[in-house]
Amino acid sequence: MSTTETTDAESLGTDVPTGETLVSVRNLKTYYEDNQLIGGNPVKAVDGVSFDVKKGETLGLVGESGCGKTTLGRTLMRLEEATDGTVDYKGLDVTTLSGSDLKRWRKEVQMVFQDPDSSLNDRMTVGEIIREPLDVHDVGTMDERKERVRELLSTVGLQPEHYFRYPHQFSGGQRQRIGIARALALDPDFVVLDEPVSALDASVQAKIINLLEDLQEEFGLSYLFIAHDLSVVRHICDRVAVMYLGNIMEIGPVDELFEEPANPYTHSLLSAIPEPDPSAGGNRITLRGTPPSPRDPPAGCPFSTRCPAKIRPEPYRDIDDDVWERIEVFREVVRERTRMEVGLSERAKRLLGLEEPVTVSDTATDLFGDVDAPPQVMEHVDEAVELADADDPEAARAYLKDEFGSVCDTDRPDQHEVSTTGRMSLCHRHDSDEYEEPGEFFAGHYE
Ligand SMILES: Nc1ncnc2c1ncn2[C@@H]1O[C@H](COP(=O)(O)OP(=O)(O)OP(=O)(O)O)[C@@H](O)[C@H]1O
Repeated sequence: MSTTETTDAESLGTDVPTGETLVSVRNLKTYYEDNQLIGGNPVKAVDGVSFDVKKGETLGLVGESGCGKTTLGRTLMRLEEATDGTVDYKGLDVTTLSGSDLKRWRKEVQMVFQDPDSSLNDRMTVGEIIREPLDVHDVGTMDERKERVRELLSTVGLQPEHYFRYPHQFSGGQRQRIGIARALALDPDFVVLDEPVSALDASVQAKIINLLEDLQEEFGLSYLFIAHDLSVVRHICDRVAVMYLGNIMEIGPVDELFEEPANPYTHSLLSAIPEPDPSAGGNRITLRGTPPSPRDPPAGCPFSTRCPAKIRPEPYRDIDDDVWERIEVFREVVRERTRMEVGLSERAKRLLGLEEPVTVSDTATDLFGDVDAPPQVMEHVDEAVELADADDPEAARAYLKDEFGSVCDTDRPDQHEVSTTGRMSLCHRHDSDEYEEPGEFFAGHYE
């Protein structure tokens, strides 16, 4: 948590011109400490992200399930406590706000949730649900509040007579309209939309997206739009941030990022959707395994354990991609062997698609038995097998890291500016001319 004491909330209520920075997030971290696991590692759900949201824009936030999107959105709303970093809103660090300043700020920011079923209280009428924020903040007289609710019902495409109905009497799309009306009640500037259309049918999705776009235009709203559907993001967002394991891997203007991704993770995500990433050539990039646990993220680049474009040490730069892939799988198996909470056999089976539990030695045979790996590779694999079979998987892991590891395994990458539009990408391949850029790498390896 920042130690900056900011009690001057005068900037709240002022208007930020369109295109100027409204929210500025710096090195934000949200860790969940698990009380049952005293001494265990915290879950690093958000692990040091920085970005701005400009007045009137929609910033998309995408990434695989569990990468920290919801936690980030909730931390911006102060529904979770930040572990470190700052969130400046109109120049005011909101991570330190309290008392009446906090209450004033809460009027300006709102969140719309994914599931309109569970986010609306079924025992309250629609009118009461939408009115509640007005009641809490003591806005105007009761008559004025009711009038405001009627106005909001019409703004989101519902009828005045819906005031006295209950949420369960509405369809999913209508319930999401109720959630949106409630979020708009206090006339916010910034709205976090957490997968607002994911639970809805495709035809309804389009209508809600159109409504959100109209409302943005009418009220000059700024959105953080959390989504896993990349086509929705492309349609609605001005810029997009791609998240992986609590980090923003790439952030920039949406068309540019979709057409010419800079980061290997963005390449991989785009390659997985039906319209393949043109720069990835004809072959889809298939990501191996699942993301590592946010309790035990990699020491170097967060994406290093799965990155198809990982930098190889000099002697191995030109070896066959298939052999390299097998070395990486082998390292993953040995790495898992060193983890207490996941059994080797279970994990190895998953990685290799095998039926029976295997030892490190069996794994090596399965992986390298039928490929023509260079002798120098096999020499190191055999050495690691010996260490692992001597019951020292940690030494095997360290040995393999020394031999096959690179800067991607050891050093956390910096954000690099990768275009004139201020697009940023977190990848060691941008560090120096010594390395091929990710785009060149994929063009060469995935034609
Ligand atoms: N209250 C909590 N306590 C402990 N861990 C949590 C808590 N909430 C989330 N996590 C963990 O933090 C990580 C990030 O979760 P989060 O829900 O933010 O991801 P997400 O990208 O929004 O995923 P999804 O798309 O599935 O909603 C996950 O590993 C999750 O298990």
